[in-house]
Amino acid sequence: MISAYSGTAVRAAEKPLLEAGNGPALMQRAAYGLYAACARELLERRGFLYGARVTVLAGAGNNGGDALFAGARLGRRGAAVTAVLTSAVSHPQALAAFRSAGGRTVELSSAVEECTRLCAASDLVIDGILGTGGKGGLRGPAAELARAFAGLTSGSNPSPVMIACDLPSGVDADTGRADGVHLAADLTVTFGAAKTGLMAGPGAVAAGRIEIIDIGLGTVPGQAVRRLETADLSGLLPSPRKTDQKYSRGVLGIAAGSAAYPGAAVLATGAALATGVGMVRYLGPESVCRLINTAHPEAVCATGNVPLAHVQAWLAGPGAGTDEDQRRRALEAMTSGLPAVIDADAISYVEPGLGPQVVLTPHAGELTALLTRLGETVTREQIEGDPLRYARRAAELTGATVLLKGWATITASPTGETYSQAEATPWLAAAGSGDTLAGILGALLATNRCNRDADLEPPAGYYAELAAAAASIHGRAGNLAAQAGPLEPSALPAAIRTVLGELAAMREASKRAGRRPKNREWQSVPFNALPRLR
Ligand SMILES: NC(=O)C1=CN([C@@H]2O[C@H](COP(=O)(O)OP(=O)(O)OC[C@H]3O[C@@H](n4cnc5c(N)ncnc54)[C@H](O)[C@@H]3O)[C@@H](O)[C@H]2O)[C@@H](O)CC1
Ligand SMILES: Nc1ncnc2c1ncn2[C@@H]1O[C@H](COP(=O)(O)OP(=O)(O)O)[C@@H](O)[C@H]1O
Ligand SMILES: [K+]
Repeated sequence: MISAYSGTAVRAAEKPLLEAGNGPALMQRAAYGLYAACARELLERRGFLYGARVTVLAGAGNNGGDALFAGARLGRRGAAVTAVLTSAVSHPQALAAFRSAGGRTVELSSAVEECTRLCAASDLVIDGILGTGGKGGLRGPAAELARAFAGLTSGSNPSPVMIACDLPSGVDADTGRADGVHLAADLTVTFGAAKTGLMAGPGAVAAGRIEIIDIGLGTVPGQAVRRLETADLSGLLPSPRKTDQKYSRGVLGIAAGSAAYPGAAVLATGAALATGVGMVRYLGPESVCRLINTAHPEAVCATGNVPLAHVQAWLAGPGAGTDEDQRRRALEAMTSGLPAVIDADAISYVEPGLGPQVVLTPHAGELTALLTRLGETVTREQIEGDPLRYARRAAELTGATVLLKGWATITASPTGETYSQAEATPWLAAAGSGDTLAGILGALLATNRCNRDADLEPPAGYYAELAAAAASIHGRAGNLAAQAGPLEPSALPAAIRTVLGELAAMREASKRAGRRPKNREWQSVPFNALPRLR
């Protein structure tokens, strides 16, 4: 599990160490971690470090200091390092170290064009303009450089490897907003703890891969945004027990599809079956029942009512259109007290007063309509710019758990627990892909319901975690399916099976070896390799 904290919280955790005089040592650790990542990327991608052309974009603050110290280390290993100083002042010790390692410096204000060309012709660019102290987007010559650089490196031009120091400059460390000009990275090397701004919205898009360097901050205060890793998924994917029968494994009720949009119900059913339920009970029009049974003979289809169906969880909404019976079923599912995925058209029937067991799964457009109807006027662009804020707001207003889809999918519980999953591929942006996500989540709700004592209240954030697991499986399946060419959502159920099969094999292997699966995918530099504190 990765826990990300706001820049403000990380700075608060640093404070006692800085007061104890450990500031320079912390910076050495950060710089060493950054250097190690840069050296590895150069060796992996270019095959050489000696003679590699490295440009360090260095701002006025400590972020620039980290980047210059890392650049100095690369210079001592034979890289040709140049620092573009984006401000009239630079971290003095870091600048001195950089120069004494043979680094050349250029002042950006007098040579924006030259510096842009220098960046574009580099093997590696380190973005150390702004870190957690950055306010708003890049300004002045730094903004000009960022814009021109994006133009030069777009299309088929070969691009340097971009590594962000702590976070991409111009991104807000607390929220992931990027209201002005910002840089984007292939890899962000972040210090102390991941920053919330790397997990959501434009910040998540700009961050690229993320690596965390443990610089020894200890506990960071405040609520984390969490991200599930591979090993976390195992516990959320129940396997059948020896004593199980189909009803005890979990029955998912699906009230989706309509005469106008039957396909959504087929996709959701296929995804739920691939995720592994004891049974799918489908409720909907006869024409859709026939279609579902052609594709999935095992689904039990009827035209009946929600209160009479014996299930452990509901999924309502995909492809429901204006079908009045499906609308009634969705409303009954929402208020049944059972876990329920409320997706697509059914989101437009949501009223406040739901519980966390109801998981709303809007995309930004559907969330715009929901929030506006609930009195919080907002645009789609605002939601896309700050998805953490609006997913949390929707959870607060409705009392439900909210899964907001996107490049990084955010899930938020009404009590504030928040997750962000970014395994997805943009190939998943295709009609029908959301229906499969709803099917996966429905299946996880039904099977996990059977695995828990139904009389016991689950812990706060439980449904947000399950929703995050569904987003993760969906993203992994999307990536797998996209390897075979442009993704068709109907290919997702087979990919879901493969992903779950691989996860189960991993779980079995670690069980046999008597250890928990390794769960720190984001950390590459071992802590004991870092420079010591005083
Ligand atoms: N404090 C510490 O102990 C550690 C800090 N570290 C690094 O320090 C960074 C934070 O350092 P700072 O607090 O110096 O902050 P930054 O390095 O983010 O920069 C702040 C400076 O930039 C200026 N500035 C802010 N917004 C601007 C904008 N939009 N355009 C132009 N200039 C702007 C500010 O006036 C200030 O001079 C972290 O991101 C991390 O990289 C690491 O060295 C680890 C240890
Ligand atoms: N640019 C993107 N990158 C990664 N995943 C995306 C992107 N755009 C959409 N997705 C994912 O694709 C799915 C689309 O869902 P949705 O818009 O509800 O589709 P539909 O309703 O047509 O089935 C979501 O899981 C979303 O997170
Ligand atoms: K930066």
